[in-house]
Amino acid sequence: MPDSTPLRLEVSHLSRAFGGRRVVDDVTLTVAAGQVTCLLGPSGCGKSTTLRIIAGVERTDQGEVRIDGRLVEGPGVHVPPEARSVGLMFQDFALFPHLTVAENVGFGLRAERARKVQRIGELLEKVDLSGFGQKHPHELSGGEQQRVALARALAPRPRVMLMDEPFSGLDNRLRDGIRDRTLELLKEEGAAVLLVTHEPDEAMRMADEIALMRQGRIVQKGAPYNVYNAPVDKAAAAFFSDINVIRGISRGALTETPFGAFLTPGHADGAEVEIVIRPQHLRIDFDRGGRGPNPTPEDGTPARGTVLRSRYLGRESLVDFSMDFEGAKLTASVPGVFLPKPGTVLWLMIRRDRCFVFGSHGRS
Ligand SMILES: Nc1ncnc2c1ncn2[C@@H]1O[C@H](COP(=O)(O)OP(=O)(O)OP(=O)(O)O)[C@@H](O)[C@H]1O
Repeated sequence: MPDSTPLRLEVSHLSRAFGGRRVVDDVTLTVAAGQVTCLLGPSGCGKSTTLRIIAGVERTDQGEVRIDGRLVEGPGVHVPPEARSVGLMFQDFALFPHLTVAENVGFGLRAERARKVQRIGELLEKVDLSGFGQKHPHELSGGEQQRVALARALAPRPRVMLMDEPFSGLDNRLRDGIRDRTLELLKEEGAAVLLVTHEPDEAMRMADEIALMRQGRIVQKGAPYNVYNAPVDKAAAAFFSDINVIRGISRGALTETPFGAFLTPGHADGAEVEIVIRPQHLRIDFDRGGRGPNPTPEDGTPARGTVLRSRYLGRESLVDFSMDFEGAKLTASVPGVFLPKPGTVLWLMIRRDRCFVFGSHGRS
């Protein structure tokens, strides 16, 4: 992000409690013009409340919100939602049923008639609904209604777009296309976008930056690549995919496991560590008359397992193993079709550059 890109949204140290429980706890984030930040986390972690405080429909107990440098929420300051220059889009986007599509899009527009008509036309074209202006919402499909809601939210050229699970009401087939088109349009309009979602795939697809939230706090922030490939703790790793966990005791910055030794610097002698590995980073190899493949520095020592079951998921196959050691159960994924029969003996190896090491309390 170039330094000259203006910060449209600045949120600092927001906190909010309900009935003595902090549901938003010291949340700080910024979003620049044309940037999409996804607030990602499980249900109930405080994402929507954060968004509602920024929108101005909920008050904060502590902290500040600035839009284009202007303080809109803070100690003694509460600018009403309609004066904040924010566009809102929620899952239940509720178009006005008695208004036409064009009237819906123009609803929040304060401009003289000719400019208004021009802007409505421009937006309907951008959401591929030219010619739909005189229809009513009930004549439109769910995807079309969603695009009208997007056009309506963007019509007054908000500085900040706040979106709360805006695609979750759409069926799977429509969703990817609409997400991509929405993203293009938001970038064209140059708004700063804060999008709330509980779906990691959606965040990976949409975000320039992901802010991972848990129990009211942002636990990790970064580009999707970094959040996926350098999770801050075991729970952060597990939020994006299934994980396998192998436990061991660190001694002299090394932890011995049935897969060979792992470097575990920074962990005290005798400390329990957890080695976390995503299913796609387990390498499967064949049995060679009771022997596995030779150890390598990249993949360590192979460990033997027996297939419990295998499933084909379309893009990949998932294979569950019962390992020879400690009754461990591991899951490996393989691109394409790989469906070994239950009872087949295979060997697994762990890519050393793709595993994460955490203390047994879950943090590195
Ligand atoms: N007005 C309120 N009064 C009391 N509790 C509230 C209020 N609003 C939210 N909460 C509680 O705060 C917590 C966080 O809710 P919030 O809606 O922000 O979470 P979320 O991460 O957006 O979850 P979801 O994805 O399920 O909407 C929840 O436990 C919720 O019950």
